[in-house]
Amino acid sequence: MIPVIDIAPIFGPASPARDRTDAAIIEAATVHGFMTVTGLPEGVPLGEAARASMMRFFTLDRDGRMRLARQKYAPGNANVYRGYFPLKEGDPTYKEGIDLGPDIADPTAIAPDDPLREASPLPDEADLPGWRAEAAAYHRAMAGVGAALMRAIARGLGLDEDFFEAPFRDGVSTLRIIRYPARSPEALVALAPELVLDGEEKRYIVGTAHCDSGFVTLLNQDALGGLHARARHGARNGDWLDVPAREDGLAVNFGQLLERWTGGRVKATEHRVASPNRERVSVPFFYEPAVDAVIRPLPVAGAPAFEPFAYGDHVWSWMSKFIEFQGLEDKRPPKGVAA
Ligand SMILES: O=C(O)CCC(=O)C(=O)O
Ligand SMILES: [Fe+2]
Repeated sequence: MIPVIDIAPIFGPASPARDRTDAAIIEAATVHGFMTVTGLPEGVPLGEAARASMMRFFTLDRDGRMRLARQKYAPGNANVYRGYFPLKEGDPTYKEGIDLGPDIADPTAIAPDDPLREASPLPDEADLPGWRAEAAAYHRAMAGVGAALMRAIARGLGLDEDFFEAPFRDGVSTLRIIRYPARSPEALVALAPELVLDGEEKRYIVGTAHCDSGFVTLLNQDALGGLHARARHGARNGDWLDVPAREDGLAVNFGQLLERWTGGRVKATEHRVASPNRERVSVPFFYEPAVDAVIRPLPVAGAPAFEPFAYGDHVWSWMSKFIEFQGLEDKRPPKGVAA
């Protein structure tokens, strides 16, 4: 079972309840690799209302979306990392979406010399009135939840709670807005996507198994559910576990960066998406440090040694494994770590 943790205490001062919550988060990170969190502060956008607001993006017509597409899909566009990615017919992962960086909430986050810090292309205000402000507010709210989790993880690992503060200053967190449309009956036959049974219901794999690259991912999942996490312990080790949808919370998984940073103590968990052949939407937020944050072994007893690396180099090389980013490898040479 994926643990459900009421994290309200981590938004408050030190207390026994906060200590217990920190411990529960670390247990989720090290044992289960996944958790659902509830108890978010008033004002954090959640559930259907938050999804509906972000999904207004898909009311743009195809031209409107393609104007925001990454250069890979629209060669005249300057953006290579942020922006829209269209559906890819014939691919097992059947989704379209847009990636938005921290500049939507803070325009000073842009840096012209690094594609990881390029400007996020945004729809014209007249085409989607109020949407930019809603997306900025969503990015800010999730960054706040990510920061609270980051401090809880630091405490739970036996570090100073401010330990990750500096690397996350100028973080490049990504808000992704995803839509998995239903496939046509012909496409279902032609592609024969992997089928799983959820009770009586047939579901197709529309998002293939992967781990996320960042620190933690905060996900507003469609009420249809369908997120599966690979169990890593117990009688069901290796099986796919359902991550039930919660309108009052967020699904949280731990990413490859946190796995590397903790020398493998925290494990990035594999997950996939199974959907009935109906439209499914999802809004993940990838909480990420600064591009030039240097990741070194943690100052805790028994932390395994590894070669320090810069987050930007990590994410760029990891990213090229994902279908929506392939072909970009040479757009950003590794920058390395100053001696
Ligand atoms: O659609 C979902 O619920 C999961 C999406 C996901 O895993 C991702 O974008 O990394
Ligand atoms: Fe993911």
